Amino acid sequence: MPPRAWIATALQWARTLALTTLFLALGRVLDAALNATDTTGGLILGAVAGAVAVICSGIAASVPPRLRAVEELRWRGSGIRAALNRDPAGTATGAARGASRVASRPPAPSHAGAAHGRAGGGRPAGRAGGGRPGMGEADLLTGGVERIAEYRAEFLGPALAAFTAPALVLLMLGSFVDPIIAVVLLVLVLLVPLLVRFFLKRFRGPTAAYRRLAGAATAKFQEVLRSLGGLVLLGAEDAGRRSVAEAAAALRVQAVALLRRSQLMILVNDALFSLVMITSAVGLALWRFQDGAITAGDFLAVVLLTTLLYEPIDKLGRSFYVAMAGRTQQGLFTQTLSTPGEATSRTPAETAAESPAQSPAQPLAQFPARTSAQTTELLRLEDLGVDRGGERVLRGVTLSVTRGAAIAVVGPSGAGKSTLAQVLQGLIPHATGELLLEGRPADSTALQQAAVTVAQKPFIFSGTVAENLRLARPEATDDQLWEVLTQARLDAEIAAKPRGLATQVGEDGGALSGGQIRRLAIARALLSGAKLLILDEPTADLDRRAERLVDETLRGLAGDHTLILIAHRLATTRWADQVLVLEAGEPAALGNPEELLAQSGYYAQATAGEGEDR
Ligand SMILES: Nc1ncnc2c1ncn2[C@@H]1O[C@H](COP(=O)(O)OP(=O)(O)OP(=O)(O)O)[C@@H](O)[C@H]1O
Repeated sequence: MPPRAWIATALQWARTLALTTLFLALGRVLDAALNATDTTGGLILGAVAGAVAVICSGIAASVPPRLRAVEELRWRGSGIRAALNRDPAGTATGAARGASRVASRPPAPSHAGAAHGRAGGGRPAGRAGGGRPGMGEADLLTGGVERIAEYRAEFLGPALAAFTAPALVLLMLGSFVDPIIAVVLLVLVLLVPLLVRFFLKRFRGPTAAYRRLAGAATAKFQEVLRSLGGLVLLGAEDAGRRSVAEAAAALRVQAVALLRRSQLMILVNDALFSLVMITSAVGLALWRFQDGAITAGDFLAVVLLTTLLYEPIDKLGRSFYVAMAGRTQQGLFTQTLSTPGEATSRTPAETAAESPAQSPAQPLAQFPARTSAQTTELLRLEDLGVDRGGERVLRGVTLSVTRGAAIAVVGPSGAGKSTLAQVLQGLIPHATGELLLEGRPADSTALQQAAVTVAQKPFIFSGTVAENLRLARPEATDDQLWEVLTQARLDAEIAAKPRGLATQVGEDGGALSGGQIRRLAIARALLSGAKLLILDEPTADLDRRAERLVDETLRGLAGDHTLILIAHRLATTRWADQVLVLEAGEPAALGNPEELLAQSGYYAQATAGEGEDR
């Protein structure tokens, strides 16, 4: 549960306590009036309790909308980062080798998978390639994230209150009015968790089916829109229209089924908890009153307090649909993208959103000045081996990466450089050996959160420079954008454009040069706050001038940032702290560039070869 949801729960408890006091006070006032004694004490207590209840209600109502915004930012930011970081082809078995790098080819439309919303392996189908979120993921990142945020912000807190606040009421009822009535009502209240479990089970299947069909319908619609030109040329518009209509019809049927179940839930809730609870309470109170066990004021208090028992349950019943939709989306999101950590691993988005006053002037906290702490080890690879397509393509890799180090990975084609990069991003598993992140065995989620890749052909969408940067951190201020542009040595070129950060760049960076796109992608990676930057041949296909600029940028980052540089051109690795030479899937050498140049291995030979090429 998000930490702020606890605040809503605590406020709900305070409100329940205040209302309980108010109702008990009203009972005392009635008794005092009937006995013609002084009512002032009861009235004052009631007034104070009523005021506290109103204040608590007001504050409690303001928490969920704000928490919802925070959760939306957190989940969407994490999902976008996961989508941008992931190599779609690398996870597919037997995929073409050239397609195995992150975004190593331009995004290509996918038609086949999109129609089904989700494909094997639990990933949404229809991925547009190159790390760009696919259509199923687009649905998850928009509507899906809204459902998750709604569930986490508006359901979890009230749900906890609904299960616990009645205990407060019953405790006070038992202590101040009549323990027998309290015990009987307790039995009725205890039926609630059983019923909720029953309904959760019954709803899970239909809700998941509904979300799947909704994703498929969205994907189908987008697919038809995208291929409209082709469909018109082929005279096949009707086929496109029919396929969208079929997806929409299937969705409608599922939506009606879901609504039917939802109505049933509301009916049962109303019948059981409103009607049964109130009539039981009145009957019990009447019986105890006739026996002389309680007074008329107690009778009034019992009836009023019973409304408090079913009020949270009533609210819970009405937002049951929110819970089912949110839980389903959260499950899909976790399977296909990532899960933002809770308070222990807060994303920059969350941190900034939760303390907006600090965020504008805040330096990018994840890139503090170099301190002694940064000399500690960020990554350790021990005798690492990786299998692909049933073969061991990487073996015996041992490497220690300290914070702030720049490690170049070089080697002939097919040596395993990209494979190693993908393992470090958590995209493919290692088969043998150990991979430790900050001293702990690293799973794919931890690696995906820690590392960000700057691909050879980074994904740039049609929008402004600022929008492209904010993909990594939606709430970043303009100052923070300029800060990373400065670090990426792109600030002067963007500032020179008449519209600055609002400069429009075309799809795949049409309005920017190749070198500017790389530096924009580097700036975006810096903005993401990842601990490890993996650069996949950052200077490939650039002319010498652009290569020099990107090279200078990376050189400037070294020391303050931990870099893994996959490089073909060895001239761009001369400033690296360490160079790992891979040959035929095995480490052939490891050392600083000067040491390796002094030896007669691959590094010295290939560097000499580059000199001759010039
Ligand atoms: N998706 C895949 N499925 C099966 N084998 C793969 C896959 N991707 C790469 N390989 C194999 O793994 C080995 C290492 O490939 P990798 O792409 O890591 O090399 P590389 O050093 O990055 O090569 P290059 O410099 O040409 O990009 C090669 O034998 C390659 O055929």
